[in-house]
Amino acid sequence: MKRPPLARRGHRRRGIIWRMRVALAQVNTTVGDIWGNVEKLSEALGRAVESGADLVAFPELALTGYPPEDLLLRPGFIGDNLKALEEFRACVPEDVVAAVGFVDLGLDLFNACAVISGGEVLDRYHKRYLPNYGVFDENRYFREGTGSSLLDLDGTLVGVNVCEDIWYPGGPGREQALGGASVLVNVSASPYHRLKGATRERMLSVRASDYGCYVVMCNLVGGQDELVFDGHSVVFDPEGELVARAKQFEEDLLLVDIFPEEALMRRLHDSRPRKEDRTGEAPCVVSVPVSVGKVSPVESEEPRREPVLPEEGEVLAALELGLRDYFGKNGFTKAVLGLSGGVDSSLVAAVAARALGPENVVGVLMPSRYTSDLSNTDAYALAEALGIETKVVPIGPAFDAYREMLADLFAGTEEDITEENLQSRVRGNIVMGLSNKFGWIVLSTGNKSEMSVGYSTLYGDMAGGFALIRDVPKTLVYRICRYINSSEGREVIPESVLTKEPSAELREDQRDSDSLPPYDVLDPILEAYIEEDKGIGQIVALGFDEADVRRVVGLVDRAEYKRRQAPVGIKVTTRSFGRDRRMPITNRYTERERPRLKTP
Ligand SMILES: Nc1ncnc2c1ncn2[C@@H]1O[C@H](COP(=O)(O)OP(=O)(O)OC[C@H]2O[C@@H]([n+]3cccc(C(=O)O)c3)[C@H](O)[C@@H]2O)[C@@H](O)[C@H]1O
Ligand SMILES: Nc1ncnc2c1ncn2[C@@H]1O[C@H](COP(=O)(O)OP(=O)(O)OP(=O)(O)O)[C@@H](O)[C@H]1O
Ligand SMILES: NC(=O)CC[C@H](N)C(=O)O
Repeated sequence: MKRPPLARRGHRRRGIIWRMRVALAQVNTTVGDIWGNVEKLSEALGRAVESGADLVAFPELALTGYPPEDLLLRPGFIGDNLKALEEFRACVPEDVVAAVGFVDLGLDLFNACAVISGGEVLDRYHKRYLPNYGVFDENRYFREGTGSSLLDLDGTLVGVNVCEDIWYPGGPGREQALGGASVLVNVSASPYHRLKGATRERMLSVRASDYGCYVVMCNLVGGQDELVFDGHSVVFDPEGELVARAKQFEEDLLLVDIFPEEALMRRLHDSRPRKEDRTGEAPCVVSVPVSVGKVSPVESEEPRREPVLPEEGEVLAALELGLRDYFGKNGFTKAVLGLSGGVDSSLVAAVAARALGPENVVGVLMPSRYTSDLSNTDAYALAEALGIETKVVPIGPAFDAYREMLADLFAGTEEDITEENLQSRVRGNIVMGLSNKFGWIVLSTGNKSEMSVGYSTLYGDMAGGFALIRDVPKTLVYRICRYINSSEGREVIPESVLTKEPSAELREDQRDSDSLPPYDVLDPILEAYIEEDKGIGQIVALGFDEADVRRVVGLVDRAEYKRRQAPVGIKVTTRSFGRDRRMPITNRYTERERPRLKTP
């Protein structure tokens, strides 16, 4: 039988127990809004203190927001963040310890965590493992820290470290655990991609059970350009069992009572750490001159464990939060998009209505001679279900005018993709016109499958301010639409949108499948090539047709120039385009037979 988590066992077993009340202040900070962030942190601190917290953890770089990128090259920015630390320090009362991320300046710049109590900064921990892969660029700005410390809170040792530090089994957490830590506090800014929360939980559980101590991970929440931080802060006990979990994709203040003595119990019963090599640097002990913890009869509440959303729900929540924060943090209120009656614009409209409120979303129907009646019916049905406003601007007159204007120049040529793209560009112009006139931001609707193979028109359907689903593969677009319908218990996205064959409707009887393999073939090839960097041979070995694979790979490589011009959108896969995948545009690499070299 599975044993109940330690915190609960301790709670039931003992009348008198030493407990530490930990608060995980999962706040939504804004990059650069240093003073707004401090206000938010002190407000959360106040609530934590009122709730009897002994130790309050905030996210990584909570004062500056994460990632501050090249703002870190400005002395004024660093100085303001240090001034903000001074302000915040003064808010921390005597019987509480706060761990808050900030930028420290000494002989160099450090990604740091301040440990504060009674108005004093007692320790400044410098992050040791600076991530410099994927979306991270921390070596560009920071020097890695050396050494670590342990806070002595009434005899209980607590180690503080920062995000990436805990991802390494041999990192500072190990040093701190071997030095006797009962609790590790990790302040994080760990961005979301699909199912990342589960990966993170597995890793933290292993750290807690291997180190034999509590692991408290407080993560950032909120959207920052293409990144979404999912919150999902957690506490694991020394057996690696989940004690508590905060909300995903929302601000939260998670209060958890932990029982440091359980770490000692674990250490007495698990002799593995005794065999560990301790020749590394021992953490220095910083005593905290405050009395924390309660020795009175425990009145602990059952720790809160928020449920985890299913994959489609998670991605939907990430899109909503990312869009809402992009709008809120950049001062937009209203969005406009072309509503075609297709699945992509339907999903974008549905997410926008949920994130911004239906009154802040305008759908523009821009029919052409190729637009079917069903497309118009579907677009209206969707708009009605969402409660969003619609406008109609037929594109025929502008398209005809363009053709007439170009007639002499195009004389003697066949109609081709040029005319298709012109229609898309007329639509792009219309939505951008509405954007300029009314201050609405244009949501472009291309999904990851299209962005991958370049199946979209530059300055046409790629025009816009935010490409919400540019990292959502088409097959996942369908799954999320179905999830919305089933979770809302009604047909928000009309069934016919989900069952009809995808078409760009830029010429007679056009189907996406004329140009591309079916999406259930295309998407796994793209995932293997883009997310896993598999080669053509490896992808073919997965069971795909070689001609399909070669074609798709060629399209992906050739479309790099297009993606560089695409608006920003939200990362939801393990490898999004943009800062996460940096491919040369000028690129002649292809997998092929080794040529025979001429020998002299
Ligand atoms: N390496 C490079 N660096 C810089 N520029 C480069 C380039 N290679 C081509 N170009 C330029 O790019 C131009 C081609 O790009 P572009 O004008 O976008 O057009 P293009 O990629 O040729 O065509 C767009 C495709 O997307 C499809 N589409 C359009 C709209 C919506 C949908 C949908 O279903 O959602 C699909 C459409 O049916 C067509 O197959 C070339 O004329 C050339 O000027
Ligand atoms: N008739 C139309 N009215 C309004 N907008 C349109 C129309 N046709 C295309 N668009 C806009 O251009 C985008 C690209 O649409 P298109 O139909 O070419 O391809 P798609 O990728 O299948 O998108 P969707 O699934 O939304 O139709 C649409 O998402 C929409 O924003
Ligand atoms: N900010 C960080 O150090 C994040 C790195 C970490 N490995 C993550 O992806 O969550």
